[in-house]
Amino acid sequence: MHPPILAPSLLAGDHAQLATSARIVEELGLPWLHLDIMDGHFVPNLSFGPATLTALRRHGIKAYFDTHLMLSQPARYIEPFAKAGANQISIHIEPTYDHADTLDRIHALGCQAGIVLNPDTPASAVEPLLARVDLVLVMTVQPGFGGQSFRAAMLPKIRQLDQWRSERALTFRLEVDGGIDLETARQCRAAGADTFVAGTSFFGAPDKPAFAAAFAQL
Ligand SMILES: O=C(CO)[C@@H](O)[C@H](O)COP(=O)(O)O
Repeated sequence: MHPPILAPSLLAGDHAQLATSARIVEELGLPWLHLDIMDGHFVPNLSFGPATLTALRRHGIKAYFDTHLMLSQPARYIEPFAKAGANQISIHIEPTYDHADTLDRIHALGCQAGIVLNPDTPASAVEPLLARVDLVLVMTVQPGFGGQSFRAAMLPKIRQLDQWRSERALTFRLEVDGGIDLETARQCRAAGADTFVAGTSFFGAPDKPAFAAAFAQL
């Protein structure tokens, strides 16, 4: 089982001071930063673009950029995000495009590659791609907005993906995102998840070192 990783979501940070929010994460010694990229079409919201990643790098942010593309046409944007400093690029399974080729292109650009499932998408949709990815991201809310409630109905999907991972001796990380706090993270960890995106709960935590330390014990 992979050791747990807490990936704070910058979406819940201060959008006028994103580098300052990212620095809070780095100063806690947390290596990952989760970046939600929204196009107002695949999801009904807008967020960051490649220029945001470039600016964060220019401001000295060295975190592992865990970049979640919520885009109708992700294949068009992987190169700009790779050039802007993404370390991992995760693409959704739901839109119609060549998923396998796009995952291979993400690797060819020197990034790790992830595949993402919306709550209504079954685990079987990504099964043929599991050997190609470094990460599977199970959305535990409908993507688009922070601050929603965790959907416990996603736990069987996490268990299924974890089971396929061990049966096939695969090593992808299993990430969860949406409504994650210490309690819901514990439930996801028991189901097999190892990577935890936390927006509202992280940036709202009054004692962030204690919050991060609790996740490290999952
Ligand atoms: O992808 C998304 C939203 O679409 C998430 O990464 C949210 O940013 C998580 O926020 P919280 O549920 O933790 O507030």
